[in-house]
Amino acid sequence: MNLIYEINELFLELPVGKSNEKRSILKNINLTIEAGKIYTIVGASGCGKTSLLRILGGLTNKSTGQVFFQNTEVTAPPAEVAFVFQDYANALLPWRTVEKNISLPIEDRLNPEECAARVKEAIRQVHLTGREHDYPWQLSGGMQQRLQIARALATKPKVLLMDEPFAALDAMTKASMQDELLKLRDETNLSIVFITHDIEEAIYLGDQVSIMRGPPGEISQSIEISLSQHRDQLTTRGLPEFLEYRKSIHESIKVN
Ligand SMILES: Nc1ncnc2c1ncn2[C@@H]1O[C@H](COP(=O)(O)OP(=O)(O)OP(=O)(O)O)[C@@H](O)[C@H]1O
Repeated sequence: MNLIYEINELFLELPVGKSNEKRSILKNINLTIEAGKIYTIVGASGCGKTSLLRILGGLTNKSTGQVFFQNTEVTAPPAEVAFVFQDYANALLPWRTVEKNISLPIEDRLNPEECAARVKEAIRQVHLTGREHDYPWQLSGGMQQRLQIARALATKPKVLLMDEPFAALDAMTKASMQDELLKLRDETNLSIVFITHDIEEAIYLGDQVSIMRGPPGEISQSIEISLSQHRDQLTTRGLPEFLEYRKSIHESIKVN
């Protein structure tokens, strides 16, 4: 087993307003993340999903507990971890072209040839070839989200932390983005932590679905998804096992 993250007894408290009073945000989170697997997290609004993702990405400091990324305690954003946010329009720079948005995180640390090769590869991976010189506002919503993913991929991450990345997309674009993400994982062996409100999306993409309840946020249940690695929008979603997962996750969330 190639362990990427290990999270033990994680707690988070954050200040209420400007006072010294603290609010409990996350409570006793335990989670392990292996290479090449997709971990989806579902839970009600405000239960702490984004807060957990921010701790994994080193953007928020935990209060107590342990968060290890490749055996090193996370105290700052690890270089091999990249975020993809729901709000692609705000995440992209409108004055930079597709290729210049993708080169942004790597242009200062790679020589121009290496940088150009990485950009080209990332554009190929997300099927934006031919749109290199467009600006983000000249792309469709799905293309803009693929651009954000390409920018993350150009850094050659081991982990993608994705916060409701497809929530703003129409149903057909969302389905094709889900399939592209599965292909990308197969191609790159990335680990992906994926937050969603969509239970079917969580099952379709996930090797493991974690259900959060709160506040304070805690993982009430983690379910291994033993569907075949090869997933298909029509057949997988119609399988009796898929419908059984959907029913039991719905029921768990209701009980929460
Ligand atoms: N910087 C902060 N300071 C204080 N409290 C915060 C801060 N960031 C988030 N919180 C609180 O943490 C709790 C969990 O928020 P979080 O955004 O993690 O939930 P979420 O499950 O991702 O919600 P949603 O599904 O609506 O995006 C909320 O009560 C929120 O007000």
